[in-house]
Amino acid sequence: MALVTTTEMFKKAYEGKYAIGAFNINNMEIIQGIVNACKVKNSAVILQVSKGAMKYAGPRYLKAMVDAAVEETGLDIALHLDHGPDLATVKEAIDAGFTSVMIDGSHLEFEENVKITKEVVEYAHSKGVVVEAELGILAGVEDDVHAEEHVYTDPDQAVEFVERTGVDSLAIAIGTSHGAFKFAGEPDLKFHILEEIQKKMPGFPIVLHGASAVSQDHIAMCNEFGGNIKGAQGIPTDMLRKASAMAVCKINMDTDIRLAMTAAIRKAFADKPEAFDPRGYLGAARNEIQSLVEKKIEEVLGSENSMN
Ligand SMILES: O=C(CO)COP(=O)(O)O
Ligand SMILES: O=C[C@H](O)COP(=O)(O)O
Ligand SMILES: [Zn+2]
Ligand SMILES: [Zn+2]
Repeated sequence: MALVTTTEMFKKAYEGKYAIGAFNINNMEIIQGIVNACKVKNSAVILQVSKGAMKYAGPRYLKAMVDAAVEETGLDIALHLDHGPDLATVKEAIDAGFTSVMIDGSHLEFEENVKITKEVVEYAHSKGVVVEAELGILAGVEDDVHAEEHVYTDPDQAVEFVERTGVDSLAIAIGTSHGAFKFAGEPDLKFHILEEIQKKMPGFPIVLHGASAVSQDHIAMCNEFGGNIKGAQGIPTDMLRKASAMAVCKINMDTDIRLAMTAAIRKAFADKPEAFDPRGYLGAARNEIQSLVEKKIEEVLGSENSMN
């Protein structure tokens, strides 16, 4: 049993009109909550690690736990670097045993983005690792970069970018954004851009970042037990399901995991103020993450039984 790349996963997902969930991991309970859900649903999954997560937990600790998850579950799991900022970080992830990396040159000029992506593709492919890149800019905060406005992906540029870089999948901007505050008014995604890209590059896997749905139940639960989160809004579930039936093969979710975990821990503290065993509240968080991911597989991804 070993980690896999996303090549086969994406091929099956494209043909089967579903998407694979890519969930950010930072510790053991998050990993276990996610893979327990995938085991129940018999679903392949991508576990992804940001530069911040590498710094927090250490890539080797995370890799070792993900290896254990593969052994325990027998599932197809890819370990992916999320928003790799440069070749050095990509190399660090590949050296640690990641099977997939993202190079995020979306904030660079087009030619610079092509250049850095090509370099990463060359290095990663020589190690048997697949590469995701990004074209277009998501509004909002992303690590230390902040963008006021969406810069939607241009479909013709997307074709040129993929041809020139040899990248394996592409993240595009159609109106999603990172974090819990995605829309001030009505949610709006530019599906015509996705459609056009799909028409121009049939069979090529597209990635959707910033795709958390931001459960109002979890927001309410956080706020009921001492939190203060106002005006949070995510991507409606039906829009995500629509995208996953199109060329979108990978849907990134982190905020939803954070909210589930925080809601469960806040409730556990409030329910038992006398308790101080971390297994109590971290166990509650793990269970909440598991239910969340099971629901995602059913309602958003459609990846149930993708292991068959
Ligand atoms: O895109 C993401 C990670 O790369 C996560 O997006 P969310 O903030 O919507 O969960
Ligand atoms: O896109 C970013 C992910 O949500 C990861 O966030 P992070 O960089 O705070 O770990
Ligand atoms: Zn980006
Ligand atoms: Zn992202």
